[in-house]
Amino acid sequence: MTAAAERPALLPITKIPSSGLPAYALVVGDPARAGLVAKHLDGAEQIGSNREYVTYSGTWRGVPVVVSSHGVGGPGAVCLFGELAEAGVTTIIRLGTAGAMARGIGDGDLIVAEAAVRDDGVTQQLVPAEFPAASTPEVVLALQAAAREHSAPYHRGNVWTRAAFLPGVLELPMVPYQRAGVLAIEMELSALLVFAALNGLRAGGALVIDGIAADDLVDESGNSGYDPHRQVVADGVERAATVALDAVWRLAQDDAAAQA
Ligand SMILES: O=P(O)(O)O[C@H]1O[C@H](CO)[C@@H](O)[C@H]1O
Ligand SMILES: O=c1cc[nH]c(=O)[nH]1
Repeated sequence: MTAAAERPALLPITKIPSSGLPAYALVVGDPARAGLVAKHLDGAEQIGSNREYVTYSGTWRGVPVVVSSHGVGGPGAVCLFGELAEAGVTTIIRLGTAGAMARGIGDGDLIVAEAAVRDDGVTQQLVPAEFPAASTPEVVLALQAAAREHSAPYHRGNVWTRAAFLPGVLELPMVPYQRAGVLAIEMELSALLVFAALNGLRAGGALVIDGIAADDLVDESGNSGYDPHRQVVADGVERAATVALDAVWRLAQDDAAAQA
């Protein structure tokens, strides 16, 4: 058994080891989804659990990967991203869920995010609001290639990251963003993309549609609004887990070739 003094210290928010983590991470909102993704890994073991942050490591097609949950909302998610980076992670892909905002996007479809609107409620305190929240191009292309390989229905484009899940008394700009072609809404991606840009990491997002977020589309199609607990969503998440892991594998192959 390793002596206590030799074991890496645990980081304070997520209780993951402070060093030696794999370079590649998938992050998800729901701790149960982290467990679901970990089931795909060889040699999976839980390496941290505190608050909403549950973390596993293992390998996918021989590539060491970490899978962590960040809970709901950008401010808490950034705490995870910071500790993952401190522990050695350099590429982070968010495997999340999102509500559709445009016609032609079905339940269980995948959104490969190119960029995100920064209404995350946290990055405005990190860098001026004009700073972009863009995915790393290699991550976008790796996700797209993996989605095609698995015949996963996918759409590539912009998403809206918004801190307020429930409505208040203010009218939020759903219609203008729909007119601008934004595909879907979720709550953490822009925080990841900005955090990654400020810290020299690569990042991107693969989001599974769990309902329709725009009222006009619900009325028009008769499809459901927010309804994440359906088989079509579970099937989409399963498919997206494989897509995201294979995107990691593709990035790892490219990284190894670049270093050879
Ligand atoms: O399913 P996850 O990854 O949590 O993503 C979405 O679901 C949660 C609630 O809607 C928010 O965290 C949102 O971003
Ligand atoms: O923020 C979110 C996340 C998933 N689905 C939605 O409709 N909204």
